[in-house]
Amino acid sequence: MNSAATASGSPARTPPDADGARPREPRRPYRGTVRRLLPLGLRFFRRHKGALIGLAAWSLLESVQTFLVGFAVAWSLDRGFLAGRPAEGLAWLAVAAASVLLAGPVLRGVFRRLSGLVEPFRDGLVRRAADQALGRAVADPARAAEAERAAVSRLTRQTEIARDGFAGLVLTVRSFAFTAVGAVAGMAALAPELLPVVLPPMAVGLLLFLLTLPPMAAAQRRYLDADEAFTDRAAALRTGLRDLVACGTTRTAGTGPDGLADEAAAAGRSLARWTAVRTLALGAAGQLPVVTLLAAVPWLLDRGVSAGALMGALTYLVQSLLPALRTMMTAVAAAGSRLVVVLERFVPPEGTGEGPAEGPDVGTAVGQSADTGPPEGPPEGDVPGRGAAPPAILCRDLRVSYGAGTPPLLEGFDLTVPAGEHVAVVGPSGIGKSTLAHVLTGLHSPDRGEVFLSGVPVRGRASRPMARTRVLLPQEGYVFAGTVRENLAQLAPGAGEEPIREAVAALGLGPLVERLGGLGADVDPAALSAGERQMLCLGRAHASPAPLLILDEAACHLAPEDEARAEEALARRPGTTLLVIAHRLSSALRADRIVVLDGRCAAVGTHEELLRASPLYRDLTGYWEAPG
Ligand SMILES: Nc1ncnc2c1ncn2[C@@H]1O[C@H](COP(=O)(O)OP(=O)(O)OP(=O)(O)O)[C@@H](O)[C@H]1O
Repeated sequence: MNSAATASGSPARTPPDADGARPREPRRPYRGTVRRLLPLGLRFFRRHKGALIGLAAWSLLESVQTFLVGFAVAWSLDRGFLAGRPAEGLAWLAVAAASVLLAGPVLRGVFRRLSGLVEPFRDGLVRRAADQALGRAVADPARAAEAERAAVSRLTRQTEIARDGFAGLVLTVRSFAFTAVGAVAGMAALAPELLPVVLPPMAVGLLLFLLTLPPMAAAQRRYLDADEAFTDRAAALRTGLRDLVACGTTRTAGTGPDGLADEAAAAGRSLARWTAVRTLALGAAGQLPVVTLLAAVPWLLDRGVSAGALMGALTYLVQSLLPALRTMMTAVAAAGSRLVVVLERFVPPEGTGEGPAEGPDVGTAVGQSADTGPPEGPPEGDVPGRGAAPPAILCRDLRVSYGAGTPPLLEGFDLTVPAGEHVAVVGPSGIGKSTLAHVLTGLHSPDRGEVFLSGVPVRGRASRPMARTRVLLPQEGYVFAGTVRENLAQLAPGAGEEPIREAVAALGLGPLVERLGGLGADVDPAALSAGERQMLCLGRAHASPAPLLILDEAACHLAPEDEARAEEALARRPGTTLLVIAHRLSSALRADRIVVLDGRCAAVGTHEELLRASPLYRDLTGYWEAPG
């Protein structure tokens, strides 16, 4: 390896597009989105069957109420006023009025049950938004601020839009469905001839309305896209305001947001146009059944349908069915299309790499953001002993720097680590040891060259499969609020107790776990010493299923004997390849081989080989031994 001097500089950012805005996400076909969301929705409803059944039970009372209103009106005429018995007519009207009183308790019951669906729905979205933001920030730290802004928008405005949209949709669709059941049952009971007169025009209106939904959703999506791009651009300008003022480019920079504001306005106008079309469809669905009913009166009278039944049908239409239909259509058009558009941001299509990280692999395991399809293996001949297991790590001709124009930290770097080997990386401070760990784990992309882990290229892999391949433990030792068990099992979700017990035993964590109150006890991260935090993180790495463990000075706060025990336990873990960035000679001496980075060339060998071949290694060992 040849390498120039150590470089520093700002990490590369994804360049903005021509107008300075964040590159747009591709438009997603509405039908594809609905197809993707539908199974998730069904799964959600299956999981919350109890709340759904409760909601249906209360809603059934709404059907009863609807049925009674029309029926009572019909009988008040047929059996009361038209039959010369006004008292009975009034009594039936009283029944209709009383049935309206049912609405109060029904609504209260419905709203109570509704929260059993809406709150878990919102919690799920918040979890997704947080997972996505953390996953993106970890995969691409250079764009962490952007991920954070998107997350804030998702956690606040978009989550609330989705929650309100979902609640409105459930409420109104349910109300229409159960009102329709009551009204259709009522009309069928009064005179079945009413149904073919009233239902077809209503179905036609509904169909017309449904046809306006896809273009409405597209307009809605365009509006949200423009709004997000505008917010993003404005935020980017705000952070760079001082520099813009210093350079005198505020006027030019300001043209970006103006263009985006125009786009947002155009999207808003398109939305308004489609809203007008939808209103027409709504009118058709809402008024046509009344028109056909009135037009069919002579035909219905010929067939013996009574005046009371006609009045009952009109009551069903005007008082129950059509208002419920109008409310539902308004909610579906407004909240429904907004909901779909917002949800597709929480559930991005496969392959965009934006999917939520599986399990909390943040802080100790990192990965790239995009999964670019089936991984291609390293070329034939690159893998020693191909046909047997591929090496745990294969670096080929790496060039690594922090941004264009900065001197590279690694240049022409090659490394092959067979599975099961224990390797130490040493070198002076600032030489690029942590950077190498980041490149190996996919946290930092090399300018040139490839890294393969177990034969699979790291570049372009999603964080989900990467988390099962390797663990990177940084020096900080992140411990999260939660139980001791949750902290140890963080990288092994669903693996059960066995790996945790093994980790506790192998690393000698028993006394620490006991002091903390057992595996089920809550941990206060701030109350732990740096060494205790590192011990828990080492246990977490041991419990993980990843075959490659990379420790970046992850035991630096431990006493030398504890560090030795931890490293040996991790190296002994079945199927493990261990790469340790060493800060003590003792740590390097435990390794099978040592990689020495010195900014000009990398030397690889055993301790004895390096003492002979690497002047820097001789210097380092002398430096390490001197302080004792
Ligand atoms: N995100 C970054 N952007 C720009 N420069 C960086 C970034 N991260 C590290 N560097 C620089 O790259 C060089 C190598 O850093 P790195 O942390 O890899 O060195 P190291 O050998 O691990 O050092 P140490 O032993 O002190 O931890 C340093 O000069 C550092 O300042």
